[in-house]
Amino acid sequence: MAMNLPAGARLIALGNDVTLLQLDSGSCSATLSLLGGQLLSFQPYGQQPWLYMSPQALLQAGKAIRGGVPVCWPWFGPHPTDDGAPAHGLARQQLWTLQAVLREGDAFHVKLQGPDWQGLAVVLEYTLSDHIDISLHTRNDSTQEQTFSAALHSYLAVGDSRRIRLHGLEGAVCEDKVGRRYSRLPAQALTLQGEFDAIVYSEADVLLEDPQWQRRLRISRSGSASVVVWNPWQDKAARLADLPDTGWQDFVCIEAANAGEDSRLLAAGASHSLCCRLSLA
Ligand SMILES: O=P(O)(O)OC[C@H]1O[C@H](O)[C@H](O)[C@@H](O)[C@@H]1O
Repeated sequence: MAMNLPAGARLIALGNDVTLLQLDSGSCSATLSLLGGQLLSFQPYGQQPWLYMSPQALLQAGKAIRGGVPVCWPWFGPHPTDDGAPAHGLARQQLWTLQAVLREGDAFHVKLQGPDWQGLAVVLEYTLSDHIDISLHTRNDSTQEQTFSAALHSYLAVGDSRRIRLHGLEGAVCEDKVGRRYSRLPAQALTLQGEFDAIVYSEADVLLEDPQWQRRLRISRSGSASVVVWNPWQDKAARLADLPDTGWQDFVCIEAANAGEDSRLLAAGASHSLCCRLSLA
């Protein structure tokens, strides 16, 4: 791949079709994988990492990478009609094409083109500086309207998932996938006390308060009226081969989404952008 890379950026071929883009601006470091087009790590110098990566993650074409920010597209969760199709769509298991890497001061801008699906085209844009911006652009190049769903499935690293508090989603309606019902989140900040898996219908910013690491991360979104909150807890984590048994204590997933009832219908020729910003609060 002949591409001029700016200072602080380099490509590392791991074999098995896996190529990583490593970025280091002097004030933060980040790694992106062309497999899945996904961010694997992000760390401003002197801070704890912002993203969790499972030490047992598989980096192998055709598999999803457990950690960072997997990109679920063009469907979130199981395929609506095809049981044999992979969970969370095709994008996270396939190779993306690197289109541009630019540097502006301490900020890197990266653009990747993903696999087409039934006439839907997908592009990802990242800005990595003292914060993370991710934009997932979907365009319907077909001649018919199409429905799709998506999520930017951030595994946010925390000191201890049993002690975190999530603010901003108080009282929101959610589709609770553990209890298999619709309900409302509590009127107070959300704490996790067991397996948690819900599509929460809200456009509000989420503030992740981590008392252990004394850090507050803000997750803000546009083009997204749903956010998925997930932690597998002990029993489910033990069933996930690519996650250590205690790995669930080290992250919470807060996913900017177009999921469930927030799936989107795109007219022929129309586009949609799902955007997420992670920043210190
Ligand atoms: O194991 P994966 O296919 O990566 O999915 C991991 C998790 O992703 C989302 O957060 C879903 O809401 C969960 O139901 C699912 O278990």
